[in-house]
Amino acid sequence: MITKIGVLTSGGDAPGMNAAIRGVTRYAIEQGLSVTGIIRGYEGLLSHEIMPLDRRDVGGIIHRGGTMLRTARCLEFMEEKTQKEAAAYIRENDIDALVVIGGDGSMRGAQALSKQGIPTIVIPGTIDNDMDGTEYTIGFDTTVNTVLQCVNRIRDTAYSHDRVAVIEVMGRHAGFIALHAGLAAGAEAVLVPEHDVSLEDLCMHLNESHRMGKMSSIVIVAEGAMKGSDVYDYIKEHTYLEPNLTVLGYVQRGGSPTARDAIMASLFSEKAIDCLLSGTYNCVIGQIGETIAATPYTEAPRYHFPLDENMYRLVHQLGR
Ligand SMILES: Nc1ncnc2c1ncn2[C@@H]1O[C@H](COP(=O)(O)OP(=O)(O)O)[C@@H](O)[C@H]1O
Ligand SMILES: O=P(O)(O)OC[C@H]1O[C@](O)(COP(=O)(O)O)[C@@H](O)[C@@H]1O
Ligand SMILES: [Mg+2]
Repeated sequence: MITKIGVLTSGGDAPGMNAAIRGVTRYAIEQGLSVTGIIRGYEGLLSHEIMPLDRRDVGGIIHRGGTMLRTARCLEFMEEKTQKEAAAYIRENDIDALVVIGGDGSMRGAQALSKQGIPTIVIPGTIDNDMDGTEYTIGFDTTVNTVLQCVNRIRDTAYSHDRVAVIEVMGRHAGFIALHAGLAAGAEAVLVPEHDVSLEDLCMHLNESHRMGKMSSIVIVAEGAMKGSDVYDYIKEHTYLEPNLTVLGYVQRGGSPTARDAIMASLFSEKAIDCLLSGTYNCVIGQIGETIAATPYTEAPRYHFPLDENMYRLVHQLGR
């Protein structure tokens, strides 16, 4: 029977992680469990940094970006020896199950711990929206809205100076941020890692728009597709258009969560604790269609939600 849970955040921070820490803590306490927070993700399990969490400890954080528990990318945790040490520490502290709030890498870490006999459950938290077992990850909506606001500002200058604004956004392996922000901002083109990038085609597209009377354009580049600076250089060398470059960087990852992210964080938290209490674990919580589901790690790849090809086509059709 589960009486005490641990909770940690891992990988890149994402807006809404705090709302999930609050949701997990308060809902678990409501159900009669006690809660331990682990600091700095898997690293905290190795450096033994933990703290008890009660209702008041998670007060005043629902609207804050980042994560009050801190986070880390812990390379040591890839080794089985380290995973065994972490599992032993969890047992020593009478933690019966662990809630991991993080992205795809953190889910692999949780799966590794479950192989060491620790019941784990994952709440998807990453701005990248690139996890199996869910159509939505906490933080994505906030980031898309932040990028949109930035692009709208950059557009003013692009328009006023008749320039091509090249904007590099995050997404090493996935183009969701670029695609969604691109469609929302009315970009002329998006470059994503899921599609081969032809800068020649991009320039043809921009030249054609220019011939049709467009004096300025927006090109959004996911960092995993290509470096924004390479796109800038190519446009400068191969067209008569005048590009400018903005690399958005970490402004995309911080900030207060949107209503959607704070709501999803709370709903995912409730589902995670309900699952643990009913003996369902080693699962990733996720939104699949209209439902909030718990999918075993081993089955999560069957619920892989790729980039929406229709949206990708539409960006380019509308951006002429
Ligand atoms: N294959 C793996 N086995 C064990 N732990 C992993 C594995 N992949 C990632 N992790 C752990 O999860 C952490 C976060 O993963 P990362 O990919 O950086 O971020 P995210 O979870 O946000 O995608 C890593 O630093 C590591 O500690
Ligand atoms: O914080 P770092 O180490 O610079 O990592 C940058 C990466 O983290 C992200 O912001 C989020 O990715 P994860 O959620 O997988 O950690 C990516 O979009 C970006 O490529
Ligand atoms: Mg990731």
